[in-house]
Amino acid sequence: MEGSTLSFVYSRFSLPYSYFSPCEKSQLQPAKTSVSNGLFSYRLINYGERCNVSLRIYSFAKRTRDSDLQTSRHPAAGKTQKLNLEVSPHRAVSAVRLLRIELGGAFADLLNEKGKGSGKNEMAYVERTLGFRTRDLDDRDLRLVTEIVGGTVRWKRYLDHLIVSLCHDDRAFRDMEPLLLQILRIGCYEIDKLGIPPYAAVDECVRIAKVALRPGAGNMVNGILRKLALLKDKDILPLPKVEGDDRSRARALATLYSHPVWMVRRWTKSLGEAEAVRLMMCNNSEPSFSLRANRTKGYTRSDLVMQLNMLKVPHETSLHLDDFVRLKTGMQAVIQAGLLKEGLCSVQDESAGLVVSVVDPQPGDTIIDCCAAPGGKTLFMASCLGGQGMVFAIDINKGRLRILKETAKLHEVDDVISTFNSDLRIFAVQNPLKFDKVLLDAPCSGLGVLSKRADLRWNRKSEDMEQLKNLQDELLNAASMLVKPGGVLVYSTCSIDPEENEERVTAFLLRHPEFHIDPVDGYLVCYGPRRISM
Ligand SMILES: C[S@@+](CC[C@H](N)C(=O)[O-])C[C@H]1O[C@@H](n2cnc3c(N)ncnc32)[C@H](O)[C@@H]1O
Repeated sequence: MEGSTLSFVYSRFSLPYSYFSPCEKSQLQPAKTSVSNGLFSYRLINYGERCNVSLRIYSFAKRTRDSDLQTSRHPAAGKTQKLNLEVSPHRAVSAVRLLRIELGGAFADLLNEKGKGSGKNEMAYVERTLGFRTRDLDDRDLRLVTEIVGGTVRWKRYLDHLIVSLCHDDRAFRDMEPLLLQILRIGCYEIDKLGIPPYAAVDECVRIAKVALRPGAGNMVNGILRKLALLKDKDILPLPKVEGDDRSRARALATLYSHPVWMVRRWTKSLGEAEAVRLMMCNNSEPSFSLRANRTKGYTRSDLVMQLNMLKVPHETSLHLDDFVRLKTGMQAVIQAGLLKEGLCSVQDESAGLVVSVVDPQPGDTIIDCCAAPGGKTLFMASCLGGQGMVFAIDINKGRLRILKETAKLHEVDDVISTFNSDLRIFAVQNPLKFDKVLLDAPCSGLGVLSKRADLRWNRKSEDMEQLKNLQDELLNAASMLVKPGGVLVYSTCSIDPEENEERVTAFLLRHPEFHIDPVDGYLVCYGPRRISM
C-alpha cells in the first residue's frame, strides 16, 4: 500500500476539556472527554518503503519549566527586621513572590508554589525584601498565596489597565516602585476578581505599603483602591469597548481578558472572536491537578484514595487512567503528608498520562523518550514495564536530567531507565540503536497550559513560534531515525497551536512518506490493566 492519509479524529479536542460548554461536554464520548487537557489526536498510516512504520500523533497539555531562579533585593532590604503582626502574612508573601516573578527571579508555576514555596528560605527572603517579618504561613495562608499570586499574574494586563486609569497621570504609573505596583495589583485583584470586601483589602494593602515603603505609598494605595471600589460598586469600571477594526478589537479583548495582543490576534484569526474569548476565559480559570499512584512501590490508587480521605482532601478518581486521581485543592496536605517525598505518588496531569497510554509501554519494550526531562512520562512508562524492558531518557538539559535520575531512584524504577545528556539531533546521528517505541514530547510554546503556568503568557513572544517550529521539525526528523521498522513514533506537545501540531505533522509526512498516522482511540479506550501489566 502507498500514500498517506491524514485523518483528524477530533480536531476540536485541540482545546482543553474545560473549554467546552456544559452542553457540548454532555455530548462528548467518554473516550474523547478523557482528553481532559488534550489537544489533538489523529493518526496517519503509511505502508511506505520502510513498511509498517506508524506514527501516532498526539498532543497534550502539561506543565514543565526550566528554572533559573535568581534573587533580587528591594531597597527595603536594609531595614531593621522585626516581627509585624498587623500585616497579613499571605499578602506580604504574595507581594514578594509577585515582585520576584516580575523581576525574573521566580515562576508562577502553580506546582512550584504549592510544592516548594513558603519554606524558611522564602520567609527569610520576604523579611529581607519588606524589612519586617510576619508570622509563619498556615495552610489557609498558603492557599490564599497560591490563589492571589496565580490570579494576579494572569490578570496583570487587566489590573494594570485599571491602575493606570485610576492614577492621576500616566507618569505616576510608569515611575511606580515595583513593590508598590504589586501591592496595588493584589488590592485590585482582591476587590475586583475575588470579591473581598473593599474595607479589608484596602486597609491591608495600605498597611503593607506604609510599613514596607513609606506613608506616601500607603496614601496612594488608599486613593486608588477606594476609587476602584466605588466605580465597581456603581458598575462603571473604566474598561475598553470591543469596537473598531481588528487591531482595536484585539487590543480591547487583550485588556479585558488579560492576554498579550499577539495571542488574541492569533486566536481570533484561527478560532474566531467568540471562541478566542472562551479560550481566554479558560486560561484565566483555576487549574486542577492530578496525582498518579506509584504502583512500582506497591502503592495503588485505592491506597491513595484512602489516604486522601484521611487527609480530608476532596478528590475524584480519573475515569480514564487507572492510577490517577484528580484534585482541585488540598495539595498542601498531600505534600505535608510526605506522599510526594516518599515517592508513593507524583503530581502528573492526566493529559501527560494519556500520552503514555498512546505510547502503550509493554513489558519487554525498548522505548526512547527523546526529550525526557524532568521525567514525568519516562517514570510512568518505566513503571508500566513491570521490570522488563528499558526506557532510554535523552535530554539536552543536564540539571533537569539529574532531577529525572533522582526521582527514578525514589520511585524505584531506576533499574529500567538509562539517561543520556545529549542534543537529540546529535544522538540520533551517532547512535545505531533502534527502538520499539519513540516518544518525542517536544519543546513547545506551552500555549495549551496557560492556566497552569500563569506567567507563561507574558514571557512568550510571537517570534518564538518560528524558532520552535524549526526545532520541532529537526527533532521530529531526529526522532524518526530511532524508530525500528514497524515501530511507533509518538509526537506530543503542550501547545494548542496548529503550527506546532497539525502543521508539523503534515510537514513531517511530506518529508517522510514512509510514516502513516495511526489512530489513537483504541489506546485511550482500552487503556487499563488489560493492556498494561504491572
Ligand atoms: C516538554 S519538555 C519535556 C517534558 C518531559 N517529557 C516530561 O514529561 O517531564 C521538553 C524537553 O526538551 C528538552 N530539549 C530541548 N531541546 C532539546 C534537544 N535538542 N535535544 C534533547 N532535548 C531537548 C528540554 O530540555 C526539555 O526538558
